[in-house]
Amino acid sequence: MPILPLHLASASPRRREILTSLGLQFTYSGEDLDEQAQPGETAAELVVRLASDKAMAALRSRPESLVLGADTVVVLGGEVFGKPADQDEAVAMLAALSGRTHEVMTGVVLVSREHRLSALSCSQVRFRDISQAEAEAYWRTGEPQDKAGGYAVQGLAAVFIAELRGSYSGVMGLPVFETAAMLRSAGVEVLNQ
Ligand SMILES: Cc1cn([C@H]2C[C@H](O)[C@@H](COP(=O)(O)OP(=O)(O)OP(=O)(O)O)O2)c(=O)[nH]c1=O
Repeated sequence: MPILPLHLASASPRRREILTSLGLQFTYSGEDLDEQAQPGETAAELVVRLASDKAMAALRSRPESLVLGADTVVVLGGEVFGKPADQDEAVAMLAALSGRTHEVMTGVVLVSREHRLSALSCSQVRFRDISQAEAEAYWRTGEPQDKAGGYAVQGLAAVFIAELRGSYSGVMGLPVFETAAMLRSAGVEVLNQ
């Protein structure tokens, strides 16, 4: 069976960067969805459902493709942090994360007419104490604006991260191990093209 063209159902530059770094060629599109949790839905269920919704939405307009969707949230003691709406929310998120360990969950779903594969990446991230002045200065760098939890592991937030257990690429928005394994199941080899 011929290998289908790969499409990334995401507007996230980080996801594009990671997929490009694997040496893959793909098209991409942002899918505009309601990202609210449903009543009773856990964070793990939410990220996999949203990853699937994004992938299915993109598959509808290109049915002859292999489509990858992903979604990332930060979870602290049962509370789910998406992208901060403004400076106040971003500073409040960092105040909550300060000196504590939180989880970052990324759901990834790969679909085609023939395939439906999904994975969940969970990582634990421990932040050092962060002062209000640092949180405000961090906001001014422009980094927190479009990131779940209001921070970027791949950016200046690294100065806050005392420990990371799990998947660095998963925290960044696209877990390479899980993604490559799913692609392989669908006939796309990362290191053997
Ligand atoms: C925690 C964290 C998140 N992020 C980013 C990855 C995602 O782009 C974003 C989480 O928001 P998402 O809603 O998962 O994705 P998105 O809206 O950016 O893109 P799309 O819905 O089109 O796929 O946060 C980082 O870049 N670094 C980090 O350390």
